[in-house]
Amino acid sequence: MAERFFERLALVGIGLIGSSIALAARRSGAVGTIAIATRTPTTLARAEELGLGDAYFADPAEAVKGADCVIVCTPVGACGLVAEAIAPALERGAVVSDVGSVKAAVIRAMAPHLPEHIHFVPGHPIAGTEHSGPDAGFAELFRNRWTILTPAETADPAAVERFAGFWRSFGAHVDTMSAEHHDLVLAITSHLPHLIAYNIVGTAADLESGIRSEVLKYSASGFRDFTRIAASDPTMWRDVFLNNREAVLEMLGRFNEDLSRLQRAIRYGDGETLYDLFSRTRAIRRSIIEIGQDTAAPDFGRPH
Ligand SMILES: NC(=O)C1=CN([C@@H]2O[C@H](COP(=O)(O)OP(=O)(O)OC[C@H]3O[C@@H](n4cnc5c(N)ncnc54)[C@H](O)[C@@H]3O)[C@@H](O)[C@H]2O)C=CC1
Ligand SMILES: O=C(O)C(=O)Cc1ccc(O)cc1
Repeated sequence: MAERFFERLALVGIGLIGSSIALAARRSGAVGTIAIATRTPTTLARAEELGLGDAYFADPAEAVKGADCVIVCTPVGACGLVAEAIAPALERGAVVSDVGSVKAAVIRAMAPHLPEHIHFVPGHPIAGTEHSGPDAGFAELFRNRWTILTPAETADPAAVERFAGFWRSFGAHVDTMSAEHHDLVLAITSHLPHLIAYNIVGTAADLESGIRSEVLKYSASGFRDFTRIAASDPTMWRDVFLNNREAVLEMLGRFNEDLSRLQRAIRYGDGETLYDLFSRTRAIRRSIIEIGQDTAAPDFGRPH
């Protein structure tokens, strides 16, 4: 018999991540009932059509009433406003979390609004696709992927463990770390790759029209992979860069230095520098595959 971790789960925001949590929680039996709130009426209606929850609300404060677990699944920039709106309606002892790709700024925005009588356990599933909205979700999204939790040191260990168990019931692996450490690591593994993808596709799009059509016609898999990432939701990614500013700028500085070194190697015909780097990076790719963390094909064969 599957373990039930919470009686009532409230999801505020029902896009890719919110709908995937709803489907995964339903399937694993991790929760009794699911309440859903989201800002856009057509999205809420679509969530209902898809049968993602048991109750639907335009007002997030109504949705969290009676919920012992609340997860904010909106873009990072909206988390503070949502926390403010739901705070007076939160149940004593509820676990309150989020799924934002940035942690320190989300905690700064949410924590001041949250009452003392709840357990705040911020989270981030390192799993996603370039698709968004309630139709994009699927129950398998979190299987064999990491979910990182970033509770304060003073958080109740039992509440953190209960919430970790909820994520594990989706097949996720769970790690706990500080929000600052999370933001630094994710800046290089996720945020910078997205920035590079947006930039290279933008550079190609700005070429003179003759060359531009050739780029699309002959786009090899390398460029196509960048276009997949660069198709990711503009609101979500704008918020990521505005809210993880310091860490992204730190990694971007290092990246620019390394790129300049490659530029110089090409200019001066320094094949050894190029070969050494490419050999090192090939070994990194192979070690990632060996430990089963290859996320290079994250659309899981879904018909998008
Ligand atoms: N897309 C991805 O691959 C991943 C995204 N995340 C994080 O998950 C969060 C949600 O991302 P997605 O599900 O991809 O986005 P999405 O665009 O698919 O869904 C966002 C949802 O939030 C709702 N929303 C926006 N502002 C709102 C507000 N003020 N009040 C209530 N609802 C509001 C929208 O109507 C929509 O239902 C973001 O913080 C993102 O950083 C985390 C892991 C992966
Ligand atoms: O689609 C991809 O390649 C991703 O990188 C998905 C993703 C996007 C944002 C996150 O915070 C975590 C995972």
